[in-house]
Amino acid sequence: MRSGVIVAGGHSTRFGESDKATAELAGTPMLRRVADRLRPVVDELVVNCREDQRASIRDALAGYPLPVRYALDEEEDRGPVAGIRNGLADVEGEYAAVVACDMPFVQSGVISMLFDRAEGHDGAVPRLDDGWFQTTQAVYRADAMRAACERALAQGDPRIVAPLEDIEHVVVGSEEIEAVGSTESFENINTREEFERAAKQFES
Ligand SMILES: Nc1nc2c(ncn2[C@@H]2O[C@H](COP(=O)(O)OP(=O)(O)OP(=O)(O)O)[C@@H](O)[C@H]2O)c(=O)[nH]1
Ligand SMILES: [Mg+2]
Repeated sequence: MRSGVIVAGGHSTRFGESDKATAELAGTPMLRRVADRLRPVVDELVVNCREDQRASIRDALAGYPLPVRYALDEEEDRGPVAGIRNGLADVEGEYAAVVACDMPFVQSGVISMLFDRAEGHDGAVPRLDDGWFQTTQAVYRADAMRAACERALAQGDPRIVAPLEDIEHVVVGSEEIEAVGSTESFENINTREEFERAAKQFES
């Protein structure tokens, strides 16, 4: 079984008043777009968020055709590493695709390829030409990555790449991404301006 984890526990401060996770992007909540892109390639979905987000995220996922569970943050503002840990703690699959709620362009084909590449390893993590690891659009062996996140948090290391130093993962470059899709899959939305631009892309 393959699991999907959507990390959504941030406060969207660059976005403004509302929660970007459930903001309507060209008529569909952004998190729902991510969930819909995951649907063909996973068997279950775990959403990591805060308690106060749960009702609106549940509405956004109404009628979703796969089992959905909510992995709530006990402590807020511990960052994306805590979100990944909390989401992975609740999955049933050996491997899980972790995707941030603000990556509405995520491509099913990219996720499927990452699952294949992760097989036999602790994960498959994209690293694009800018040199950054895309830790919030990656596939992990759930137990190994959860434990690595735990250790990084216990050591007080908030870097998103800290847990990677502790797992045996495959690095997936842009050529491999482009063989099955495109690097547009990794675009993420932080501001209203980026959100409006993305809405136009979905409408066109
Ligand atoms: N559980 C949890 N997830 C987080 C936290 N901070 C960020 N995230 C998630 O990590 C992903 C990328 O984070 P950001 O783009 O910084 O999102 P954000 O923190 O909500 O937005 P900003 O306040 O503008 O930084 C998003 O899916 C967030 O929901 C956190 O403290 N806890
Ligand atoms: Mg943030």
